[in-house]
Amino acid sequence: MSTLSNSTNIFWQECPIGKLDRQKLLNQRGCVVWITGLSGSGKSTLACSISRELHSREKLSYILDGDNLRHGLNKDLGFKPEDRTENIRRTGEVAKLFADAGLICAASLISPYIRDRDACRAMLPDKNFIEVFMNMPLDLCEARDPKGLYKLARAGKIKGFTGIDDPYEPPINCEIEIQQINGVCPAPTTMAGQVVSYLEEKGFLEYQ
Ligand SMILES: Nc1ncnc2c1ncn2[C@@H]1O[C@H](COP(=O)(O)OS(=O)(=O)O)[C@@H](OP(=O)(O)O)[C@H]1O
Ligand SMILES: Nc1ncnc2c1ncn2[C@@H]1O[C@H](COP(=O)(O)OP(=O)(O)O)[C@@H](O)[C@H]1O
Repeated sequence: MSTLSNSTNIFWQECPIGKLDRQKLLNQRGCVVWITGLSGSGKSTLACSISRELHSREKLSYILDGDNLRHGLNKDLGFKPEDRTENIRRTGEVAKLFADAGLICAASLISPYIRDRDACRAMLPDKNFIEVFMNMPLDLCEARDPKGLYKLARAGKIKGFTGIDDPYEPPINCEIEIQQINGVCPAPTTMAGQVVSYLEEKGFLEYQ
C-alpha cells in the first residue's frame, strides 16, 4: 500500500475556529499518548486507566485501541509487515485529528516497528507525541495470555505473532517507560499516574 498522495488539485480549507480555540474551551492541550508493547503487556489496561484518571480530572480523552480499530477502520488489514505499517499510519492520522480537536488521545497498539512509530511522531509537533513503552518481559505477557493467542502461536496455529515469530523493535528514545519493579508490574493506577504526572508537568492539563 502506498502512502504517496494520489490526489491532485486539492487545497487546504481554513476553518474559523482552530485548535487554540478548542484547547481554550477545554482548558487542556491536545496531544497523542502512543502506547507500544507486546500483546499482553498492558497497553489497553494502561490506556483505560489513563482515560479514567483524566475523566475524573474533567479532561477530555479518547482511546484508539488496535484491536478495536481492526473491527472497523482497519478491518481490511492483516498482520504482514505492510499491513501493520498501514495500520499504524492510519491510526497516527486519526490520532493527529483527535489531538487537533484538543483531546488527549491514547493510542494503544503493538506498533512493532520503530520506523512506523517515528512516522506518527513526525505527523505532530515533537512534544505533542508522547511515546510510552510497556517494557514487560515476553515471559510475563505469555503467562498472562488473556486471549490464548500466545498458546496458538507456540502451537504454530497463528503465524507471524509478535514476539514469537515476528519482530518487536523496542523504542530507543521514548518519553516514558513502564517496567516491573523488583519483578512486579506496577498496578494500573500507578502506571497511569506516571503518565498523567508527565502530562501535568508538561502543561497538557491546562490552557492559560
Ligand atoms: N499475528 C499477530 N501478532 C500480534 N497480534 C495479533 C496477531 N494476530 C492477532 N493479534 C491480535 O491483534 C492485536 C494487535 O493489533 P495491533 O493493531 O495493535 O497490531 S499492530 O500494531 O498492527 O502490530 C493484539 O491485541 P493486543 O493483545 O491488545 O496487543 C492481538 O489480540
Ligand atoms: N498493571 C497490571 N497488573 C496486573 N495485570 C495487568 C496489568 N496490566 C494489564 N494486566 C493484565 O494483563 C492482561 C493483558 O493486558 P492488556 O491491557 O489487555 O494488554 P495489551 O493491550 O497490551 O494486549 C490482562 O489480563 C490485564 O488484566
